[in-house]
Amino acid sequence: MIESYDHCRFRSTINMARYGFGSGEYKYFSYPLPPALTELRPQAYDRLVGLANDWYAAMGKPDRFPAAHSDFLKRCHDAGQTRPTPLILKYGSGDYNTLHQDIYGDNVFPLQMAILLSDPADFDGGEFVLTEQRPRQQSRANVVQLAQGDAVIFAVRERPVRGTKGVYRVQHRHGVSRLHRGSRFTVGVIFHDAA
Ligand SMILES: O=C(O)CCC(=O)C(=O)O
Ligand SMILES: [Fe+2]
Repeated sequence: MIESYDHCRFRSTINMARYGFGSGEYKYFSYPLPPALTELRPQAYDRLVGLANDWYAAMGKPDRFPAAHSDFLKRCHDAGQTRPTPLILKYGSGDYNTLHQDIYGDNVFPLQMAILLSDPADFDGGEFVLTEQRPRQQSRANVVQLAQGDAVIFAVRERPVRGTKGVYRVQHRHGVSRLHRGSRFTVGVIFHDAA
């Protein structure tokens, strides 16, 4: 998969510094996705769609997600979100990814996945950071330690948490802390497509 960085077909390459997204580079795959992602994306969706619908019910949102990823993608495409969002990211020494949310239109699947392709021995720093902000509170940062090949599944924008006074929404953002040495590659799997 790391080798695909230089050999695959991509729809666009983003220099993160140019857009103020941090430092490093990422590329969005074009359709058809590489075989591993063509398989993984709907399979992971199958495992997550129940939780996504439970979250929406708990947050009092009326929308529900269809059982099959192909039906959700059709919904995205009909709404003009036709461009594929799976991506591969490359960080070198000094690079980082500022805290953000991967929202590309009105259709947003509330969970996403990032997979560490590199061996953690090959870099220092470069930690996956997930912040959560409860209503009227400051943000709390979580660092997720990943082994090579591990995936982290996290909230794109918000998730429901049950408190003593009912359910409230926790806001999330994610990013990557600065690399101090080496190189780090990840694959990001976002389930909605982009406008
Ligand atoms: O490189 C990472 O660990 C995070 C990449 C990212 O922002 C994403 O997959 O959406
Ligand atoms: Fe992201």
